[in-house]
Amino acid sequence: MKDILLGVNVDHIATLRQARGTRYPDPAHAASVAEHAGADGITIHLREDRRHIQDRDVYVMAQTIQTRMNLEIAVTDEMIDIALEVKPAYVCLVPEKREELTTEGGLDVVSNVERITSAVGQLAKAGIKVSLFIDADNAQIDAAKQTGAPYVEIHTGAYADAETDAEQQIELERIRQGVQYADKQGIIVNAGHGLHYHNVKPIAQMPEIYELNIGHAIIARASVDGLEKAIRDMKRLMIEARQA
Ligand SMILES: CC(=O)[C@@H](O)[C@H](O)COP(=O)(O)O
Ligand SMILES: NCC(=O)COP(=O)(O)O
Repeated sequence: MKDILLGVNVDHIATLRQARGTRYPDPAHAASVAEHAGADGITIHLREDRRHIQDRDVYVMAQTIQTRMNLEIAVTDEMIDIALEVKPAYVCLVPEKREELTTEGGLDVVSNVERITSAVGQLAKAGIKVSLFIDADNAQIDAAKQTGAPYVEIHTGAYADAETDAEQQIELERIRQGVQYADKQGIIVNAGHGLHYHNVKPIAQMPEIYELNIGHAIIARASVDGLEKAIRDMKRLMIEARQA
């Protein structure tokens, strides 16, 4: 069975730095440690409000990342211009609301097909592989296919936030269905948001999933166990799940 890859999101290393306006900790350094610990890629979310990752981080990591950068951005001219300048290996187009604590839902591709198709085309022309961060919804998956984006990232937030086992099972089956449907459309399927050490296995077990992007839980565990161990532990859980 295919291995499943881990993209480590280092946004919340930057959250700690922004809390005091210091120069430490540096997400670029954390990205290097993460790669040495086995991360298959580095994800960073340059938010419009710059609450964590700063423009400087993007330009520095474009020079220092040894694996590949997955740059998450909103579908705005400002962010697309930055992506076209930096030319990361991957761009993941995500929804953003200024008042949100964290990403709440998936991108509404159905209602914005033209705009997103144009963005996908601009980025693809620059050699960037584009992913769309969407809910496990067949209409959104069909619309993603229509835009020409080669990847989707299925939003696992509702699964992660489920308050009961029954609700979590419903969300897990919703994700499973969406992952299988997207795979059948010939789309490469990633997943992420809210995954942690106690909920990752059922998602990692899905054979159609190419990569998981995980950040908050890894950085939180790293604050106690260290980043290298936090990443090795997460990768081990993902591999165990895939081999089960
Ligand atoms: C799109 C996504 O799921 C991640 O980028 C997540 O948004 C992490 O960043 P925040 O914690 O700032 O939402
Ligand atoms: N796209 C998901 C991501 O990059 C990390 O999300 P989280 O693990 O910080 O919730």
